[in-house]
Amino acid sequence: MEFIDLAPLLGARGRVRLPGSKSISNRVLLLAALAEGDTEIRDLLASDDVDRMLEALRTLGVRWQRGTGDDYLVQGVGGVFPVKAAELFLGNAGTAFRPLTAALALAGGEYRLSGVARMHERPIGDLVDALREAGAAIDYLGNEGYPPLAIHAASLRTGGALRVRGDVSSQFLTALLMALPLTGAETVVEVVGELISKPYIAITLELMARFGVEVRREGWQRFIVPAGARYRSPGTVYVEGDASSASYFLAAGAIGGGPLRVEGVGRDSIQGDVRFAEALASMGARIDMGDNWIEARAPASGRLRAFDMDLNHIPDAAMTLAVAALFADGPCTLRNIASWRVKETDRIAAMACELRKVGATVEEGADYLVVTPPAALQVAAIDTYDDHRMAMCFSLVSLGGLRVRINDPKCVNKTFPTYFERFAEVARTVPVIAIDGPSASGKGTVAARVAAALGWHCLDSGSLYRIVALAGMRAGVALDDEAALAALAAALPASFADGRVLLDGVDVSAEIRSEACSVGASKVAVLPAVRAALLDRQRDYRAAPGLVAEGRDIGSVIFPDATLKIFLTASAESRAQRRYKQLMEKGMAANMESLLQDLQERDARDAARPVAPLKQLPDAVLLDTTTMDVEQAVSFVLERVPADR
Ligand SMILES: Nc1ncnc2c1ncn2[C@@H]1O[C@H](COP(=O)(O)OP(=O)(O)OP(=O)(O)O)[C@@H](O)[C@H]1O
Ligand SMILES: Nc1ccn([C@@H]2O[C@H](COP(=O)(O)O)[C@@H](O)[C@H]2O)c(=O)n1
Repeated sequence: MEFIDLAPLLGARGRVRLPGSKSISNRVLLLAALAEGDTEIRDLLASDDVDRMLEALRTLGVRWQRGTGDDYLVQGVGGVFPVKAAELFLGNAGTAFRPLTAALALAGGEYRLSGVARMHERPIGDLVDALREAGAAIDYLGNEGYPPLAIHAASLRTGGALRVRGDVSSQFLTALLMALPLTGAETVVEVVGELISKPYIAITLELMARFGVEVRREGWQRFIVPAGARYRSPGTVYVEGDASSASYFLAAGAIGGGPLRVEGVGRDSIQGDVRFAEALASMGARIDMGDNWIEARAPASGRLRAFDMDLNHIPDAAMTLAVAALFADGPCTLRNIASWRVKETDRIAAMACELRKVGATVEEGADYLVVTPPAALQVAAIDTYDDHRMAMCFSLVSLGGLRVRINDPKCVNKTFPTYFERFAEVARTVPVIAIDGPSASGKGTVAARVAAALGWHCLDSGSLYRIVALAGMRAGVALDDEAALAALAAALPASFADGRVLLDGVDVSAEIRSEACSVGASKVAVLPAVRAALLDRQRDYRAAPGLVAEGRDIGSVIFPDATLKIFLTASAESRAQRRYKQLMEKGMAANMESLLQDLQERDARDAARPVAPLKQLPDAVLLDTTTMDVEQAVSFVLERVPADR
């Protein structure tokens, strides 16, 4: 399983230019295709769902060209698709599947529409029923009420009234409304049940109006598509930034201090999800808004407030609130979110399961969630269920100052392929100073002093290899038995307290410094499975306010994104002398010649191994302490710690 590990964060701030809105992109593409005349579309979203719509339109004979960047030119077909028989694969793009179903059913022709397995589990029966009322001929090719579908040419009963359910997905109503102008007759659409996600219908009506079709609305229950309505290109259409995608960054600003500004949506947006900002404000976040931007900062009190909200109007952005709830000062209730169950995955179940993994207590109901934040978040591997929003939402956990693993991160391609890159640009990671170098160069001494001066945590990674060697020797395991040593390393009962190293609760601080353990450590350290078993353990030392870590592969493997990398060395002779003096001071026996030889053999083994060898990285600063004392070496490092982290 592919995954991405997001580093622990101190906070988030900066600016993000949002990708185009998925809802607007796919609606505008279909309207431009159905319209008379050419439409220039600026800032179209580049993502899987939009690609599915573009491919489908091309298959249907609609001509479009990509211009510079994300600008497109679509040549409208005036309501008549040139290709009258086609098979369309629409992935998991609900914003392509539902509107195309309605448009093709009313356009006339022989079409087969299918998608990925999950698309075939997402209901479409209410839309098909409404289209059948209008005389459309649609067959289910799999399960009754679900895609895939076969659409046939039919003699339509144009005009009059149609009924459609509004309480499962608002996309059914959107699809009908966008397709009905193809009939040329006045049609009244009556919504059965309480219409959910009304702001998405508002987007549909607004965009239809831009393409020349004004739908009259009586409340949210009756919609009248006028007779003789025809789509006409408005010339150029600009796609707004995606307001649902904005929610992750606004939440990051609210949780992680901010200010964090998203650009591309603002006060003038036609997307309902801009109201996510109000929800955040009710949690105490400080929100500012311009025509085309929104900015979020943490509450003045520093802590987000618990909430109990009806989130029916912002079902997608509401998922972000479920994760923001982890940072609230009490239990948070998300109500009226039943539509989550028929989205990319059953989002209520998925959210509950993953929130529990990070330590939250979650109560799950048919249409609600209650999230009680844990006293301390837990490191977890988050499953994403092929749902882009699960992946993006859970990136926020890293703002709790802990590592979070996101499985299958490429699922964000559905709507935001560059999400993790944009997130990294505004993320303030917990800083790490990586000090690598050969034996007895002074890494441990310097690292501990630098950490104390900065008030940061300190990791002596070599001690972990030493403990594995000691545990192996005690258990009678040969020091080249990779599988047995890796198993020991994975479950190492080691801990560090007050400068002491404990194995099974017993102080082994002196024992692991013996020459036997030194040699043993460098032997077990060549084994890839042992190194892999210790990887996450080392990474989890990264905690606010910062970490100084020393070893051989800290800058290359453990923390390649370290804030500062130092390669600390000294001549072999001076290192041997220092080690000799160190042992003498501890009252331990030592011999200069054999010390020098052991040290050189260890260095050679560490540098020659194929996995994570000891070497100076191109981005590491060289610190040769042969003629320096400890104070000078510590000052050298401290002077290079970036002030603005
Ligand atoms: N710049 C220096 N000048 C003189 N002595 C030093 C200097 N740096 C470290 N020392 C001394 O050298 C000895 C070895 O240092 P230390 O144990 O920190 O090295 P190390 O690189 O962590 O070794 P190892 O990799 O074997 O754990 C210590 O007694 C330490 O006080
Ligand atoms: N990141 C590291 C740290 C250590 N090792 C191996 O462990 C041995 C002991 O380390 P000390 O720093 O305590 O001397 C060392 O010789 C290395 O073989 C490592 O591989 N990677």
